[in-house]
Amino acid sequence: MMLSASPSMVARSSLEEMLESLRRRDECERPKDLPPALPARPTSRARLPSARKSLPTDFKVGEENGAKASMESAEKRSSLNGKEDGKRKEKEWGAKRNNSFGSKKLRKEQTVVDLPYDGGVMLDEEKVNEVLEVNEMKSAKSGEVEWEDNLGYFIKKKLRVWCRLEDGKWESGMIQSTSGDEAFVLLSNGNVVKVSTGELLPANPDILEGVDDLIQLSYLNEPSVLNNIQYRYSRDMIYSKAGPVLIAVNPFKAVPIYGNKFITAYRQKVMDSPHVYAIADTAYNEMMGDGVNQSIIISGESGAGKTETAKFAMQYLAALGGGSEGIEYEILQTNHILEAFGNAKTSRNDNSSRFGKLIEIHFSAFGKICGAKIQTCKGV
Ligand SMILES: Nc1ncnc2c1ncn2[C@@H]1O[C@H](COP(=O)(O)OP(=O)(O)OP(=O)(O)O)[C@@H](O)[C@H]1O
Repeated sequence: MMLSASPSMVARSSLEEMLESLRRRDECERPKDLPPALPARPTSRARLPSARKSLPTDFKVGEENGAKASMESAEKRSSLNGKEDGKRKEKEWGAKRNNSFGSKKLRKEQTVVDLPYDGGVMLDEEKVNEVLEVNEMKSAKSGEVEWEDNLGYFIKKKLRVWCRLEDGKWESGMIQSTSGDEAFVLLSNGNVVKVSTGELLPANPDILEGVDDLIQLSYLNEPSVLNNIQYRYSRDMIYSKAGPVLIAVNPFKAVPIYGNKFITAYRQKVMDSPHVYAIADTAYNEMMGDGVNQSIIISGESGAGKTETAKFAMQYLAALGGGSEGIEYEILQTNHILEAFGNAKTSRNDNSSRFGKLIEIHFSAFGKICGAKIQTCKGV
């Protein structure tokens, strides 16, 4: 399911602008003497997974300094996990990266709750070099050389690749050898398979596994994107970003990432991991800052979680724009009425909305909710 918040009138999407600026920067920074290039891919550089974190479960509302409290909690957790070195290495990695790319700074370092994943990948120099090397190769002659021409480099460096098997599934492995158009690949389960080189795609370095934002991946191919989303989902991180778009995967279970504590955390920018609250927060801030109407578009197949996600977005906006009159409470209650009349059980969803809806929430100049308008339309 995809969500994106955007001003009503945009000539060019921010994703396009971001890609364009990255493309221009790559042009300027292109090094001269480099190993063979990889195939044409989106030109974004690999970035440090700046927010390798899980949602805090012990976040305290009303802390004088929420960020400080959460950072302390993060440090404590980190040390309990026996990963004391992780933060230091990550800082070193950040410093190394800043050196490599001049003025580039890690995003919002001071406000990020910097928790490593349980069992997450710690950073070491070898992995850092691997990422840098991949990116240098990419920017060397992006688009001029075919991926098949670089298989030798992947064999030599023992880099991981994705391999599409006969049943259509992607498996990761390492190329052992090639012969003509065929390659022998050692899969992670220990099996060696013979596949056509056309069924191989480059895999991202381990260090990039589970990044918050898909644009941080060095290779944006199908298996890499799916693997990243699955990696996060299996750790109850149901939200990921793809630039300005939020990807939500229905957990079909209660995940403890909603409610007042988390609303406060996103409001205070103590947390910035991908979340529908962050989308609603951006929309609210843009509206207040620029005085421009904002839209949050939620799309996905039946049962993907659109209705639930819309409710969470409304919950966040109600918390932000709630006033003394309690109108936000009335707006939230409309969901029950709409569902009572318009929902039905289907083979895909026990509580399927059999209609589409456009919910307008009106705010006063002071950012307080002053009204709402809900339009429904018949589903197909
Ligand atoms: N974030 C979530 N956390 C927990 N459960 C969820 C979440 N999102 C969705 N679900 C579960 O999935 C079910 C289906 O979600 P929902 O009704 O929002 O889907 P939908 O995309 O609106 O489907 P339809 O198009 O058929 O109306 C919900 O009833 C709920 O049980």
